[in-house]
Amino acid sequence: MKRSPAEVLKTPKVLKASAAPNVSEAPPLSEAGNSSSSQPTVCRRRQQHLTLKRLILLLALSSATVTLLNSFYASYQVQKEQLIQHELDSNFAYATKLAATTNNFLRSAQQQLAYAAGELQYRMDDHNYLLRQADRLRLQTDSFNSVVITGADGTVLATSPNTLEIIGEKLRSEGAIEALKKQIPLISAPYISATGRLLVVISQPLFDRQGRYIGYIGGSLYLKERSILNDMLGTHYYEDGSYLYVVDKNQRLLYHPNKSRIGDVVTGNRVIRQVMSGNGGSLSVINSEGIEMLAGFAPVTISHWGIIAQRPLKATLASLNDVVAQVLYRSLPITIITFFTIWLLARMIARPLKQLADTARTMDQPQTHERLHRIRSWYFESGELKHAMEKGFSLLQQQIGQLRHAASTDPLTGVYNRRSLDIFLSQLQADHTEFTILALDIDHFKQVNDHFGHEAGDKALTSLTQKMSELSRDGDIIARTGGEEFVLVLPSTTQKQALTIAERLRISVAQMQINIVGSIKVSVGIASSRKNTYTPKQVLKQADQALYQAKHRGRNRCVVYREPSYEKSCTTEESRTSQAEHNTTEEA
Ligand SMILES: Nc1nc2c(ncn2[C@@H]2O[C@H](COP(=O)(O)OP(=O)(O)OP(=O)(O)O)[C@@H](O)[C@H]2O)c(=O)[nH]1
Repeated sequence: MKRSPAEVLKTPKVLKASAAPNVSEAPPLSEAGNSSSSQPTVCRRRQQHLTLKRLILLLALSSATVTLLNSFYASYQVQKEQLIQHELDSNFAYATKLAATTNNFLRSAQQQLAYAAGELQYRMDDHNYLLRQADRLRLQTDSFNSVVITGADGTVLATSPNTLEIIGEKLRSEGAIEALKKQIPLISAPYISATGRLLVVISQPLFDRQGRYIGYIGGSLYLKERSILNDMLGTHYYEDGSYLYVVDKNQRLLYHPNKSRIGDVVTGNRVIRQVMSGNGGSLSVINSEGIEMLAGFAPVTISHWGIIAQRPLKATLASLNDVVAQVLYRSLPITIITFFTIWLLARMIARPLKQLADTARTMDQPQTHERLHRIRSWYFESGELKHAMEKGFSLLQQQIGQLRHAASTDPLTGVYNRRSLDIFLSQLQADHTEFTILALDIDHFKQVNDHFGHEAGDKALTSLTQKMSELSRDGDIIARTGGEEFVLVLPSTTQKQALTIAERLRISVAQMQINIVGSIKVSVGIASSRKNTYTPKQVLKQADQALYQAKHRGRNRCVVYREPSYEKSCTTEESRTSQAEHNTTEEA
């Protein structure tokens, strides 16, 4: 498809040219800026990774993640503290309840012994009665593992069960000595009995009618065997590591799920210290095995014992891990939706800016305006940026247009310069368009300058190009190739047609009246590409040779270039032309 000079050179017809030949061979603005050094290229590659979308995503996702983790952590901490507090309160309540039960049991046991002591004072010499009373006390309520009735010197008078076989023996155990010595109602410290058992004894002194001390009646509780005390406490043992233990006022273990520890004295335990000072409460402590425990404790006031119920912290918090897993699981859909929304918003925010940035790289291209116009800048900043870029683009295009025009045209006459001519001819050659060139030169122009001055000479030059423009068609191109030398390119024009046009031009120029200068005359050399047999460069040279011939043969004439082998026909052509020139001269 043939293209007009305006299309080829991106400019309208010759004299009205406002834009330059295509200068697309110049590098784009952005590339031109990068070619000088490799440092900006490295920087740019790094920047390509740091896109706005990624930065927004990074910022938003990290904020969301931190917020999420923070709320998880805060909620975990709150729930953990609540669970711990709840466990401490539960253990305290539990220890308090058990302490009250133990207290009641011990009081009731003392009352039973006191009642029996009242009965016994009248019949201490009745051995069978003593045995019956001992059996009744042991069997009636199941309060004691064994019952012993002694005389004032500690000699055993009766026992239940009768199998103890210590009747008649004098008791030497700690509990017996203390009871005999103090002669008051007592709950003993744990000690090893005459039968080799670890036990505590609840005793009641016996007095006769005159108030003389006659011995004591004691009910024992075995600590390492089944007893009402063990039954009461042992049923509350949990398998998750929770347990309770009882200490007496000497910090000796009276009850512990690990029976081997019963009788041990525990020192350095904060909970025991607290409960021994008569306080109830709760504490977080490390037990003898190094396990962190949540302990509740309460004193048994009647015996100065302490009951401690505790549960491992780990067991308490075990449920919390399930809760956290549940929370995570349930919040997953919202988290995914949130992250997706963040991604979508980041994309929407970054998109116009990315498009504007991409467009900024091609600001030197005319289609950029259309691309810029299509960008949806939906929020204020991007809108402002787009607006500024549109303004900048218009300015840039205007300046590019001016630069192109300046680079492609002759400043005096406004016609194309030699460079534009070469581009245009190359394009014709590439399009396989046949063309003819008229090479024009003003005759004796030096004399014009000499006689009328340089300014008048300039006027003659512009008048000539105007005339050339008037007589040329759309698609022809006029270029100034030297001081007073011009070229008129006629695409798709035969040599014969070109000769007619050249003649018309020569005569018109000669008829022109130029201010100050008067008339001028031109010589014209004509050469054709002849179906692209010759390159533009060769055709230009041939036109120049024909022009030289025109000058040589007297000027003010048109000469068609002929190959040396066609000398004859060339002469014929020239003769005709010379005749025309002669006629014209005469008319002028
Ligand atoms: N006014 C003006 N004169 C120019 C310009 N460019 C070149 N000239 C003059 O054009 C003249 C060309 O002179 P020559 O090359 O001797 O040719 P000529 O006098 O036209 O003689 P022929 O071409 O042989 O007929 C010189 O005097 C240049 O100074 C220009 O832009 N303006």
